[in-house]
Amino acid sequence: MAKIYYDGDANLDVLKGKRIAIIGYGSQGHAHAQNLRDSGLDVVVADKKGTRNWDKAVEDGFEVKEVAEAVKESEVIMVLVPDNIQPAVFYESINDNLKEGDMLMFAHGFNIHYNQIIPPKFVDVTMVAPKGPGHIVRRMFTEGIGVPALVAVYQDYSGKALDKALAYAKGIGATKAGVIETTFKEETETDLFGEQVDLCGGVAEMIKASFDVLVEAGYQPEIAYFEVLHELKLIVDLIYEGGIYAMWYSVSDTAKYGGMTRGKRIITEQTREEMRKILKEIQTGEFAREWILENQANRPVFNKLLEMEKNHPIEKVGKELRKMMPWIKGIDVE
Ligand SMILES: NC(=O)C1=CN([C@@H]2O[C@H](COP(=O)(O)OP(=O)(O)OC[C@H]3O[C@@H](n4cnc5c(N)ncnc54)[C@H](OP(=O)(O)O)[C@@H]3O)[C@@H](O)[C@H]2O)C=CC1
Ligand SMILES: CC(=O)[C@](C)(O)C(=O)O
Repeated sequence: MAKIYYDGDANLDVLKGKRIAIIGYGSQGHAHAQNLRDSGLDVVVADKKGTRNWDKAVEDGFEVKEVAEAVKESEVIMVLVPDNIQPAVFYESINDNLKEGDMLMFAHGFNIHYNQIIPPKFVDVTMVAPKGPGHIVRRMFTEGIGVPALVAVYQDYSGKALDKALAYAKGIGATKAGVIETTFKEETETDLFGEQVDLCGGVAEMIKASFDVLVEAGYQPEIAYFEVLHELKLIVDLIYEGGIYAMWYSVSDTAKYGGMTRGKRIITEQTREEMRKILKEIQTGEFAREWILENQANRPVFNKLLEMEKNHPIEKVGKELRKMMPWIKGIDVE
């Protein structure tokens, strides 16, 4: 059984009086900064001067500084700029400003695990990786609940790295839901696998493919949207709350029989084989190399694919239908 930490296992006092620098006020950054502040901790935010997120952090009442300044005056430094930018920001503005005994933190292990960042020996290096998008990390905190997270210690200079990381996890609300101890390797490889195969890649392709097949066959796009996207959320809620069996329990026997027999024709042995291949590419560093090179080439594939996602017909019909359901809380994507 995995070791799981809850509120009672973490002590916020460990971080009292220590300034925490949140580097990057994006999806995770805004959530960590706001949750830590609401937990009574001392937070300074750093971002790129003159950008929208810098202004947003100022509007949200934070002291906002250039990265080097924030690092100099803090003892805990959480790196929440995008993974591909982290090495440049680290070597330009963080590395030379770290002091003995500081704690350098990450929310994802990519750059440490694939050796893009090699931290000095005189700091603690830890990770608190929420298992949820930043906007939900903030939303759930304000609702008095939390998103689970993973904690890992890569380097324990002070001998207290785990306690400090757990205090941080408590500060963002994660110990309410449970924080599992892991390694940078395990977090990086499973996180990449999950987002490629299941959470983001697999689900997005499944939704678009089933939408396309219905629309190609002449069915109305609005009906296809409700069937394959809107209702998916309601089904996933049942799975989230009670497991897959609770979903089977709730749906009709016709859905049970059709789903249990036809679902296996969608996820076939060939699909599982592809999943194993994708995992191998992650384990061998092949995916990491591809993503690093893609960034060096200014993201030709990334930008094209994202544009295609934005223009997929399901986005247009979804936008219209969601207007009729104002109770659906959305995030601003413009
Ligand atoms: N998104 C998520 O929910 C999750 C993310 N993570 C991890 O959290 C980390 C942060 O990711 P995420 O929150 O998605 O990142 P975002 O892209 O949402 O935000 C990054 C922030 O960093 C700022 N930034 C970019 N370049 C610089 C720079 N040179 N100096 C200072 N600030 C800069 C960006 O500003 P601007 O936009 O103005 O360029 C933006 O405010 C990553 O390690 C990621 O893997 C982990 C779990 C979930
Ligand atoms: C939200 C999350 O945990 C992801 C999908 O892994 C990520 O955004 O990196």
